This record gives sequence, C-alpha cells and structure tokens, in this order.
Amino acid sequence: MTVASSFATVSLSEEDEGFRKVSCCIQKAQNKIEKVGEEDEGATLDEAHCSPGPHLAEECATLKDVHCLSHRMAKVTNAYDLQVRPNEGPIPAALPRTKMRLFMHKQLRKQQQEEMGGRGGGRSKRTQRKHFRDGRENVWKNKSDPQQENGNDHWAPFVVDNAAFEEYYKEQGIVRPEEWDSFMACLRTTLPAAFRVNSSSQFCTDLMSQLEDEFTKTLQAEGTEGLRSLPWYPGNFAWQSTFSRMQLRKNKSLGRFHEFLKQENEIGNITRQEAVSMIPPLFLDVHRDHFVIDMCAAPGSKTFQLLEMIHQESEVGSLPGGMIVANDVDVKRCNLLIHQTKRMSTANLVVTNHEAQHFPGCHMKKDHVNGSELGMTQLLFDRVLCDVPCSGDGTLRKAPDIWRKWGVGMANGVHCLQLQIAMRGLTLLKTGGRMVYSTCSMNPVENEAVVSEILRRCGDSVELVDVSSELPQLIRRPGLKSWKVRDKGVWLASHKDACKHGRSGIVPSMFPSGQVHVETSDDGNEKPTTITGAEILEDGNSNNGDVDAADGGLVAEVSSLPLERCMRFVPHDQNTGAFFIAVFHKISHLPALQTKSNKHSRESNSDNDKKVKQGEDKDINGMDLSDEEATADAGVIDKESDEDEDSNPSKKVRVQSPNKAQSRADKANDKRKLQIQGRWYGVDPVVFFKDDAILTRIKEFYGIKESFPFSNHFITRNSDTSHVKRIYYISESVKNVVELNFLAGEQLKITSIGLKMFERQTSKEGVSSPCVFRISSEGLPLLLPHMTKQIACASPVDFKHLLQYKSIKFPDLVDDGFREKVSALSLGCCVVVLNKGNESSSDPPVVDKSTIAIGCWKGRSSLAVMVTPIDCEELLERIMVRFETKKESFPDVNCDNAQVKEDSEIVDDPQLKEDSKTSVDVEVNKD
Ligand SMILES: C[S@@+](CC[C@H](N)C(=O)[O-])C[C@H]1O[C@@H](n2cnc3c(N)ncnc32)[C@H](O)[C@@H]1O
Repeated sequence: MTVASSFATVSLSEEDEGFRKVSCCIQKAQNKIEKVGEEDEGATLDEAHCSPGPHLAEECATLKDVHCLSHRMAKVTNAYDLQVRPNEGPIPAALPRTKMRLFMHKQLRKQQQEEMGGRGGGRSKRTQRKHFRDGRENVWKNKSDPQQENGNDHWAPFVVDNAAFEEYYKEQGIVRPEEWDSFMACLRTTLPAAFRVNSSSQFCTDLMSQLEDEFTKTLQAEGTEGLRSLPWYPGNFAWQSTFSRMQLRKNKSLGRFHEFLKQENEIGNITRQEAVSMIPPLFLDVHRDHFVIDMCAAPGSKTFQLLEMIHQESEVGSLPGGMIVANDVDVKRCNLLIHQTKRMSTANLVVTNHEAQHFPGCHMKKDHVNGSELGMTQLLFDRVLCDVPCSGDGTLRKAPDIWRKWGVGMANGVHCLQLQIAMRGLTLLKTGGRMVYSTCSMNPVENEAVVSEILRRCGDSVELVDVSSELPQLIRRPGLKSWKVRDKGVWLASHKDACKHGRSGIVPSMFPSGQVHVETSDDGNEKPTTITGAEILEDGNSNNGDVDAADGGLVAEVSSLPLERCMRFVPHDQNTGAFFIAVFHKISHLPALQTKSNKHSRESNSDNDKKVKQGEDKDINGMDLSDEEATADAGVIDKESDEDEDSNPSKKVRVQSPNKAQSRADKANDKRKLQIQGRWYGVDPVVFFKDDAILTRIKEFYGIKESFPFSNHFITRNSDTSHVKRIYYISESVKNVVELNFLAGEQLKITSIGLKMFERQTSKEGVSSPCVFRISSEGLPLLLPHMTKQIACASPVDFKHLLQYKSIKFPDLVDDGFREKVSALSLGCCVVVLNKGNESSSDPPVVDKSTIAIGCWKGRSSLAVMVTPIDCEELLERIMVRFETKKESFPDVNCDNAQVKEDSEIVDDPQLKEDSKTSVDVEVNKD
C-alpha cells in the first residue's frame, strides 16, 4: 500500500503496524462516499447541509478529505480544519503534470502552515487542528463495528428499506395510497446532480453558453435527457443532469463534464446544490437594499444565493445597499460557510456564531440613542431565512445511510428547537417583512406542527402567505391538515394521549390543535384549556384526538389553520429530494404577552383575543424588544425563558409584574456585563482601521478616486492596529451594523466580516515598495474601477504568458508598450488588465463587467502574478473559451519561442514567490 503524507509517500507492508488502520480508514471513507454516490466539494456541502447537526456532516467532511484527494478536490476541507494528515490520504493517481504541481503546492503549503501555526497566528490554527482531530476521531469512532473488529473490509451495500419509515409515512398520508409505490421507488434511486451558475460570476454568460451549446448536446448522446435547466429557476441559472454524481464520476464519457463541474465549483463560478435546496431563497423575495438574516446558514449554499440576489444588479465597483447576516451555531460549519461565501468576494456579509434561538437583539444602548446618526437603534431584518436543523429524511436519496438511522425520535427531538428558532426569526423581522421557514424533512411534526404553533402564538400579527402564484412551474403540494405523533411505538392523536401514556417529551404544539391537556377538575374529567386551531365538530366538541376510528386506530386531529399554503416537495414529482417550505408575512408587532399554546386569534374566542395585545415586539417570553435594558442580552433572557418553556412546555409563561421584570432585567444586565468582559473568547475583535497615514499612503499609491467610500469602511481583526496585516472592506450597510453593534455593547459574535482588500507585504522586496499593502484578489474587482494608478494593460500574449509562467523578467515581455508601461510603475503591487486589442487605450482603462484583470507584483526586474495557480489555470481556460465562443481568435502564442522561464528561475524573493501561489488563501478573517 502506498500512502501520501503531506511531505512524503510511504509504503506500508501488510505486516506494518498501522497498515490495517490506514486501509480501514481509506476503505471506510471510500466505501461510504461511494454509497452516498458523491465525492466532491459539492457533495461535502450538500451532506453538511442535510445533516441534522454537525456530526454526520463533519464525519463525511473528514471522510471526504481522505477521499477527495484522490480526485484532486480537497478545497473545502483543505481550507480549514480538516487537513490531510500523514497516512490518511492516498496519493492522487496519475495526475497530469500541471495538476500534480498544484497538488504538491497545496500539500507543501498546508504542511508549512501547520508547522508555523498558520499565516495569521497560532490561535485559529490550533482551533483548526482541534477541529481536524475531532473530525478524525469520527473516522475511527465506530470501534464497535463488528465488521471492523473482524477485519472484514467488505462493506455491504446500504439497505434502502426501513419498515418503521414506511409505516410512519403511510399512516401520515404523506402521499396518496395509489402513489405510494412510485414515492418509495423514487426515494430508493440516487439523486441526479444539480448545480447553479453563479449569476454574479464574471463568466456567467460564457458558462451558460457552454452548458447550452456544448454540454447539453454531448450529454444528450449519453442519456435520454442528459442535462437541462430547471424551468422554475429564474434566469435558467439552475441545472440538473439525469446522471447521479456517482455516474458522473464513474462514466468516462462524462469525464469532461465532471471535470468542468468540479473546477467551476472550486473557482466559484457554479455552486453544486441540490435542486430543492435552491427553492427557499426564491420565496424570500430579496431586494438589493434588504437586510437579510440566514439564521442557520452553514454550510452556506442558500447564503450564497442570497448574496447573489442582493448583488444582482450592481454596477461594477458599486455595492448594494443591503447586507446578509449568516449565522450558525457550529463554528466548524461556520468555517465551511466562510469558505463557500469567500468565492463571492462580498463586502456585504457578516458571519456570526450564535444559537439562532438566542440571536442577540442588538439594541443600541439608551444613552447613545439620541446622539446617534445611524438611523437604526436595533438590528432588525427585512427578510429572515430559517432553514432549521431537522431530521433530514428528505435527503434519503443522497444520504442513504439515513435509511438505517431513521426513527421518529429524530423529528420529535428537534420540534421545540425549530419552533424557538422560527419565533426568534419572527421577532427579528421588521413589520412588513417576510420570513421563510424550511426543512429538508418530510415529517409534519417538524413542518406543519411548527407552522401551526407559530400562527397560534403570533395571532393576527403574522400571516401564512399563499405563494401559489409564485414560480408557477415549480410543482408543489399543499401542507397537511391532519397528522399524528408517534413516540416509542405508540401513535398519539392529541396531547391528552401523550399524558395518558406518560410521554412528557411530547408537547402540545406537535399536534394539529396545539391543545394543552391539563387536569382541571376534581371529578377526574380532563378538559382542554383552549380549543384552538383544531376543527370544532358540529356538535360543538373539538375533535380531541381520542376518538377511536372504526378500524380501531386513532383519528388524527384536523387543523383549520390555512396549512394548505405550506409547500411540500416530494421526490417523485420532479425527480428531486423532499423539502418543506412555509412563507410568513409579519403584519404587525408580535403579541405582547402570550400563553403557551395560545390561540390563533382568527379562530379563537374573543376572550383570548383580548389578551393578545398588539404593541412593540416581544420575544416569546413577553420581553419588550424595544427596551434595551430588558433585552440587553437577548440570549441570556431568552435562554432562561425558552429552557423554561421547553422543559415543561405545557406551563404557561408567567405574566411578570413590573418589579419582577425590572429585577430580571437587572439580572440579565449583570450577566451581560460579565459576558462582555470575557466576550467571545477565541474570536478576534472587529476593529475599525483608522490609521490615516497608512490609508492615505494606500489611496495615493493606487490613485483611488474620491468617489470610493473610504472613511470608516475598513476594519481589521487585530486590536493592535500598529501591526495590522490584513485590511477588510465593509459596505455602508455592514458599517452601520458594526457601529450599531458597538453602541449595543458588542452583542454580535462575528467570525467573519467584509472583503479582504489589502494585505501587508512583509518580504524584503515588499517592504521596499512605497506602499507595503497589496491588493488582494478578492478586493480587486471592487477597487479596480476606482483606481487611477499602478495599472498596466497587457496584450493578450503577455497576459497569457503571465498566467502560464506566473512571473516574467521585463526583457521577456513581448509587447514593447506593455514593457514600458510596467517599467514606469512604482515598485510594488499593480494590476494588469487584459487588453483584448479592440479597445481604445485610455489610461486608466475603462473597466466594465467584461474586464479581465489580475493583481501582480512589480519587482526590480520582473513582474509576478499574485493569483493562485488554480485561478490562473481557470482564467486561462475561460479566456480561451470566451475567445473561441466569440469566434475571435486569441492570439496564438508559441510559448517555446517566447523566452519566458519557469517561475522558479525568475522570482528571486521567496516571500513573493510564496504569495504568488497563495495570495487568495481563504480563512476566517483574522489578522
Ligand atoms: C439544514 S442545515 C442549514 C443549511 C444551510 N441553510 C444551507 O443551505 O447551506 C442546519 C444548520 O443549522 C445549524 N444549527 C443547528 N442548531 C442550531 C442553532 N440552535 N442555532 C443556529 N444554527 C443551528 C447546524 O449547524 C446546521 O448548519
């Protein structure tokens, strides 16, 4: 056996200690992934997306780290914590020379970073290593696996059957009896691969033509349909092939298409994402000036869509007025999200790491309110996405191990959390705003039950929106009106049943009526406290769920809430996974005080209506969100109240006397102070960068126009601003949020923010430049239209050489004009723009959407590219495709004749050389 470590390749014989471990690890990884039928970054993200929590996802990510290397796709896991370890990854088989070099660069770089504690300091690397260890342990965790113990390396195929699953969903009437077989048959087939072309990509049009003209036709030859754009996705940006990922990987004739998907995904031009997972953002109706929060965002495929939406019509060099907060409780998954969204190069994103159900209210402190010009005193959102953690059984087609794991407890166990997250989302939503609640589960307890309870709690202040006229080509089914709850083998039709069977974990909100069962009279009769949401039978009694059906089964309650407005997506309707979506519109502030399981006012009696006062938004504990003292740390207060509710859901939330409320607020305030002292341990601070000397130097060096918003738009993650290495740019909207956060006492735990725009060049040559800060690849597209200096237009020949050879000595530049221009530039960072030959040579060049430019370093004797090798390779390919498509000829350059040398011979400065390979390292932002 041959195994690649980060540096060397070692051979293990069967006698060697470790042979069996390594072989089991690889076998397990490969076997598992093959069964899943996916093997690349997209798969990792999708896996992570569908998993109920971090465990399955991280395990898969770790496993894929092993496997991915053999397919040269290690980016997601490489970028963070799940690094390749000695003896855990097979060496790539038969890579082409250029790819082998890329691979080796990556390995070398990773090893160096690990040894040095990372580029930006030790702490986050330590965290990354810890994450890796955690992940790695997952690989070995199944020690009791008898197959492993017996040394049996043969893995049985996944069993795609589960009797309990069938019984459960048949009983719930998830589909009509006559379609049961097609439903099940579809669930047992693997999911076709789907992806989106990123509409904000510079090469979007080129990619669309390539898909339409080239791949659609070639794939048609392979299958019945091959490849098609999804008719319901606006702009035809979403595509689905009839091939599963496994087929794409294994079928040689699909190789070119598969390579295309992998490469473009890695670069960020496309996103591999399951078709149904693309739907929730479409119903959010996001505009470019909206403030949006994605409450459970990792690994970020929907966040990416949201970012595309707000950036959609941006002019080059300008930013939308809106912004996205992407939040996830799991820091490792936040890292995945950061990596995923880095590909978007956006200054309008803040990544936070909170429990969504306790997401801070972020209220400005009272003493700032009058003096502030911010225009907002509290962080509220125009749009909220609650893509909540769920049991994930809608993803059976791509994660077949769920067949084995499935049980009703998975859904029952997350119902309360889902409800809390959704309620918090509504609290953070502006009046008039829209919230989408979604799960990749089919279970009504996670879906319709949560929606019903939201409606009951919110009364008239929230409406379930009928979106049947939106996206008409998308096939969807109405939500269920009736369902039962199953717990430990027993069917329960109402909360009364749950009490009867002593099921304290089964809460009233899981049932269609939401009715709380309480013992109220001495004679032993049980009476419900309220009759809400459930159908009132003609005789005036509620259908209370304890009526035996003629066949001896229980009759489920029937909801009279408008649950038909919810949307269910079932696999056999349009060959997808399953999904559930509900759209809410916030009409007014949420009810001030609510009883647990209170009435849905449209149906409730007038008494109850009177109790539901409209006023300032309150959280579910009745806390006034406009009261900064009381909600100074919403997390602390909510936590207490929510835990209280959950541990005994049937308990009514107490109405507090003003004194009690005050003392509670004081207590919360004390806790907040305590928290702030040690606030966000392990997370770098967000600091406005205000060093005028440096900023003026940067502005002058690059000739940045006055029109580019500069003041207070730069931040660092280092409180010692004299040693700043990276400077991030933030949009006006993000700036406002950061300022508000300061005025609110730094309630937001921000893990990543803004766009890396400048990086300090620490090499000898770098320091001798008049400006030690170079422009990062991510920041270049935004900055270039505002630059007037340090720009040179290269002829296609020289541009191509730069991409191919990464560094060229001045005498080796082919075009005299370009050589002269470069020689005249100041030593240091510069931008080389591709001159396609047909533009007038204005200086600086006119920048539009089609402009292709790269960051370079002008040294004393050479010009070096500061773009990663993979990006160079991709850019080269894209340029060729663009020229070919437009039937223009890209000047044929005979590289052998052009006297350029390998970069290793040309770049003399090791730091520069290193930076040119890694200038767009993606990391959680740090300094
Ligand atoms: C279904 S996934 C979200 C997928 C994501 N929206 C996407 O499209 O890529 C659910 C996410 O919720 C996160 N999560 C679980 N509990 C949470 C909580 N209490 N607060 C915030 N996030 C939570 C998990 O870490 C997981 O990343």
